[in-house]
Amino acid sequence: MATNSRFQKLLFVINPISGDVDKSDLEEAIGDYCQTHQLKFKIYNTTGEDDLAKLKDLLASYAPDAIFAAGGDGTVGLAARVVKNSEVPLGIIPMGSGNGLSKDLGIPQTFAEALELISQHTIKAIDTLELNGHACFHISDLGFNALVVARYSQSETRGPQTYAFIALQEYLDYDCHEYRVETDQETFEGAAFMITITNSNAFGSNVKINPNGIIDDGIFEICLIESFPKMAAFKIMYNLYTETPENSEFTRILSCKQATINNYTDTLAQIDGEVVELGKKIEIKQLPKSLLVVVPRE
Ligand SMILES: Nc1ncnc2c1ncn2[C@@H]1O[C@H](COP(=O)(O)OP(=O)(O)OP(=O)(O)O)[C@@H](O)[C@H]1O
Repeated sequence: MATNSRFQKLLFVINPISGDVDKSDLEEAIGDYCQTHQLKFKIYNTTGEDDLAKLKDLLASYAPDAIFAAGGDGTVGLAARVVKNSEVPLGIIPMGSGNGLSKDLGIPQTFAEALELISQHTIKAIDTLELNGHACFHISDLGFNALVVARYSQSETRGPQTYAFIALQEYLDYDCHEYRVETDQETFEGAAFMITITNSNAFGSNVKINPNGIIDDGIFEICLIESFPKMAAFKIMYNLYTETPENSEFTRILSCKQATINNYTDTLAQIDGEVVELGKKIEIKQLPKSLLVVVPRE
């Protein structure tokens, strides 16, 4: 289902540190846009402390027609948690290092074009996930990538080069962990390099881990990269970049509506770029059409 609507009152959530992107002109540009289009607006700058509770209060007291998040996937996830299961749609102004959800939703990656969605858009209801009660709006994973994200989040530098450098360092002596994945359709048990849980298609890096995923079909995917010989890494990466993960003998995609993952030796996970300890048993629940998003008209 998709609908159109005209916004009159907006709340912008800006993350001043996301993606190492200079945002000094952002507030002025938003002000100019809203003045030109005769829109009321408020800006909330995130601090990294207690933002969720403060934004929930603002949603109730200011009652915007939509919230636009200017930041990376973490900021988008924050704003999404504020409006999930409500009638208020979420817009995205991509300003992080990866911007994965915005890319999967077809949102323009330039500031000016993304802002234009305020006037020209469609509103779409998408499915979201919960992992042991933690909301996930784009991609979560266990195993190798979660470890890299954990190290990246502690790094003093940011950006794709830092991420790639950490990934290479960790890859050289990474040992796969053992998992049991039970879905409403099938079971996998064994060692995996990483397990990705998503409704969407691609990481912010454009690696298409789940090329056939549909974000509003009531089904999500568990993408397994099983334990593989180190020499197979380039072939797996090639298959992921060329949207043919099914051509690798080490990758497998389980489509389902519900799943439980027993995580025997590894408790680290990343959810939309944030590092979370989920424990040894992870219950994954899908919430169909639980988030309204502002997307380009087809
Ligand atoms: N004012 C602030 N100072 C320091 N940290 C902040 C501030 N505001 C938000 N944060 C932190 O920023 C993180 C979210 O960043 P976000 O994911 O939006 O950007 P990114 O990591 O650069 O981009 P991407 O997720 O696309 O790689 C959260 O961990 C949050 O706590």
